[in-house]
Amino acid sequence: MASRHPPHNLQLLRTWQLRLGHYIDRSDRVGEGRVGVFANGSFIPLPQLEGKDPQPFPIVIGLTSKHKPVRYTCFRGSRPSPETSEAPFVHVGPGDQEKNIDIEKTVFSDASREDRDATPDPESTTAVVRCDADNIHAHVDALLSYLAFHKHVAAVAYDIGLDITNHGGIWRDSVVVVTQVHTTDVWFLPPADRVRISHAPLEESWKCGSHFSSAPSQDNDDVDWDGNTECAVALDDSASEVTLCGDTVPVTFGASPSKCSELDGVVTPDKKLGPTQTGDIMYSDSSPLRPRRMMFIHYTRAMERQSMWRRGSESLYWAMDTANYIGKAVEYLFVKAGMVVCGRPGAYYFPVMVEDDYFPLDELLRYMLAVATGADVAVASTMQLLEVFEDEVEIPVKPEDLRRALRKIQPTVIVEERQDSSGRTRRDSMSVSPWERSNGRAKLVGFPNYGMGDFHHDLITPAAALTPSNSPAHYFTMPGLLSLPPFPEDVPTHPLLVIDYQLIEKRDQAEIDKLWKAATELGFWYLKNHGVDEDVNEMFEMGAETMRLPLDEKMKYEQGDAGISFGYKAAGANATDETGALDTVEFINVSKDDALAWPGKVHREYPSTVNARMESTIQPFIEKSLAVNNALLAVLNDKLGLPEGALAHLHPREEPSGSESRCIKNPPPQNAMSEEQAAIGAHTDFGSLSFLHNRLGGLQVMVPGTEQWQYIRPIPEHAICNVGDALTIFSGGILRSNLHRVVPPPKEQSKFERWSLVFFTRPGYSMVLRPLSDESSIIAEAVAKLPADKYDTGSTSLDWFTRRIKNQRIKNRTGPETWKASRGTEHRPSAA
Ligand SMILES: O=C(O)CCC(=O)C(=O)O
Ligand SMILES: [Fe+2]
Repeated sequence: MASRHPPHNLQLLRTWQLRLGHYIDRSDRVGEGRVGVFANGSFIPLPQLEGKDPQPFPIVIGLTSKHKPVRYTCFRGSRPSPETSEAPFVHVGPGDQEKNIDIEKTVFSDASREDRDATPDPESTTAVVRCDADNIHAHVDALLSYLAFHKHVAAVAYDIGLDITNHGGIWRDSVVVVTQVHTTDVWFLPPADRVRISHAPLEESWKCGSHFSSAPSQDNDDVDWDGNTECAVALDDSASEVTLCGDTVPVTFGASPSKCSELDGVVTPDKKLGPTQTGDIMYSDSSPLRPRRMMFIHYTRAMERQSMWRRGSESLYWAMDTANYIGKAVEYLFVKAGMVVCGRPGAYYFPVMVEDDYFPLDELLRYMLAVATGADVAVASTMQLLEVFEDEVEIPVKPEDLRRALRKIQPTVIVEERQDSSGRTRRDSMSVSPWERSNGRAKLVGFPNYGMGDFHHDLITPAAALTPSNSPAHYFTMPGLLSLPPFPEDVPTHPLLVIDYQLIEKRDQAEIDKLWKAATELGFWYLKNHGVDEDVNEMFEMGAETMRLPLDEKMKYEQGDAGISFGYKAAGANATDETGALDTVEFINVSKDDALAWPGKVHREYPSTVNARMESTIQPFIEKSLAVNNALLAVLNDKLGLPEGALAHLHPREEPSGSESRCIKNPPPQNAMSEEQAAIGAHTDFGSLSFLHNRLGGLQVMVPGTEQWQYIRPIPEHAICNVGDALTIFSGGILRSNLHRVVPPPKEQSKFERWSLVFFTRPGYSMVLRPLSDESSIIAEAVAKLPADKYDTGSTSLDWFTRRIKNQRIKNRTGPETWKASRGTEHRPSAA
C-alpha cells in the first residue's frame, strides 16, 4: 500500500491545501470578528470563543508583509455548484493592504500540476486569485506556501504577539493562528517562555529533510522534491542567525535536550518505552502548553534512524516535528476547553483495514499509544506515523488490541460524492473518530478529509458510508458546541409561556398559575432554570457517538416492530401520515428503567456508546429530568384537586414503564424537500410529560382552534415541555396533549443537522388510562361535560404505548387504518 502514496511532503502540502479549501467553503459562516484556526492543517471555526473573549479577533491567516500584519477578514469565495461553470473569486485580503503583498507569479494555474514545476499564473499579479473550484485549493496553497516561504507567516505570528509560529499560537489565551507546517518557521521562534524548543541546529542534514517542501516560487528552484537543497545551513546552537535561500533571519534556540530541565524525561535514542519499540518518546509535564501529561512520540524513519542519530541529527527531527507537536498541543488546549478539535492530516491516506472496514491508521496509533502509556493524549506527527507504517517497521499492535481500540473510538468513514468540473464523480471522505479519553470529557473529533482523485476510491468501503450529503453541516456532529444560525426573525412562531422552574420548586403561586394556564390551554411551555443544560449537552454527545456507529451496528439494537420503543430507531422506520410517508429522523431511546438499573437490565441491551455513558451521562440526565417532571406533576396534581401524590402513584419509580430518554438526529433535508415533509409526523405524545431540548427550529404545534402549524422557536437554555396523552386522560381532558410534529428547520437553519433530546415521563405499565374522576371533583366535573366514556380507554399504559408505537412502524402498515390505529387522544382509534 505504501508505495502507492505520494511523498510525504506532497501529502502534507495537499492535506493542508484541502483543509484550507474547506475553510474557504465555510468562510461565509465565519465572518469578520470571528476567530479562525488552522491547527495542524485543520481548520476550526471558533465562534465558540465569542462571548468568552471580549474582543474577538479578526481572522488572521498568517498572511502579511513581513512587518506589517494584515488582518484578513477571511477568504471569501465559494465553490460553484457542479452545474455552473462560474468561477468563484478568492479575495486575498481586503482593500489596499493586500497590495502590500507581493504575490506575483506565485499561483499555480493548474491544480493538476503539482509543486515547483507549475506554471505561474499570469492572473495572479493582482491580489485577487481567480480560479475554478477544482483549482481553488492549489491556488490558495500556492499562495500561502509562497508567503510561508518568505517568512510572512512567521512574521505575522511574531507581529501579533504569537509566541508560537508555524502551527499555532495563543494570543491573549484565545486566538490561535495556525498555518502550514513549515519547518523553517521553527527557526523563528522568539525567545520562548511558553514552549521550549530544546535544540535546533540545522545542519547540512537538511538534505534529509523531506519536510522541507512548500515553496513554489522561483526562489526555491534550488530545492528539489527529494528534499535536497543547495542552501544548506550549518549551525550550532550558538548561532544567532541562519541563511536560507539568500534570506538571513535571526534564530533563537533553547537549551539542548541534555541540558534542558524543562523537558523532563526526554527519552534518548536508546530508551524505549511502551509499545513504540521503534520510536523514541519524550515526556514533558512542565510546559504550560502541556497542562496535563502528554506523550510525544518521536519516530524517526527506520532506515535512516541510526545514521541520523549518529550524525547528531536528532535535533533536526525534533525541530521538524516541533511544529506538529505544537499543533497538537494547541489542539489539546482546545480539547480541554471542550471544543471540537479537528484534523489528523493524513488520516485519510493510510486507512487500515480491520474487519472489513477501514480506519485512519494514525488516529488509531495515537489512540493506542495514549492508552498504552496512560497518557491523556498521544502526540505524534502524522508524517512520522506514516513513515513508520510505510517502512513497515513493526508496531506491536495485536488485532485484538486494534479491535478494542476501534470499539472505543468508533471511527467512521463518511463518504460524500460530488461531481468535479470535468463531470467525474469524486468521493470525498470524512473520518470521524471521537476520541474519548480518560477524563471522559474532552475528545478529539475527526475532520473531513477530501478525496484526492481516484486514488482512494478503492480504499473506502461502501459499507462504511453513512448518509451522503453535500451539506457542510454534515461535517459537524457535535450539537451544543457549535454556533448555529439563529431561528429566522421573519418566520412566524407560536409563543409559549415561560415557566421558571426555580419558582415552581418554591411553589410560587403566580408561577403555578402560569404553568396551569400553559398546561391547560396549549399544553406546551418553556421551562427555564431547570439546571439540566450541561447534562443535555452530554446527552447530545452520546447521541452523536451513537449515530456515528455503522448502521449495521445500530440495527442490532433497533426497536423492532412489536411496539417497543426502547433502542435505536432507523430513519424511515415510521410513517409520518396515513399515506405512509416515511420519517427522516433516527433516534436512540434509552429506557429509564434500564438506565437506573444499569449495569443490570430491565428491558433490553444498548449500543456500546450508550453503555459507555450510562453512568456518567444518561443516569444523571434521567434522574434530573425525572425530578423536573415529578415536580411539575406534583403541581398539576394539586391544581387538579387530586389527593397528594395521586399522579406520583401512577408513575412509580420502581414499576417498569415507557419512560425514556430520546436523542433525535434529523439530517439536513435533501434536494429542497418540501416544507411539509415531516421529519416526525403529527402526533401527540404517548405519556404524561415531555421535557424537550431543541437547538434548531423544526418543532411545530397545531395551534388550538385552527388547522395551522406554527413553529416553536427554540430559546437557549429553555426546555420545551408538553403534556402527553396520559395526563389528558387522567385529567378528563383538562390538561391538553396538543398535536405537534417536526419539519425541517426553517431557512438558514435547514442546512444543519437537527438534534433534539426528550425525556418522556410515562405512567407505570400497569396503570389504566382513565379519568381520575373518583379522586377529584374538578376532574369529575370536566368529565361530566364530555361525551360518555370519552377518555375511558380501557387500556393500560403499556397497551396504549405499544399500540401507538407498533402502528407507526412502516413495516406494520397495511393501509391508512394502520396510521389511524397509531393515533392518540386527538384521534380515538375506535372513533376513526
Ligand atoms: O424533536 C422535537 O422537537 C420533538 C420531538 C417529538 O415531538 C417527539 O419525539 O415526540
Ligand atoms: Fe412529541
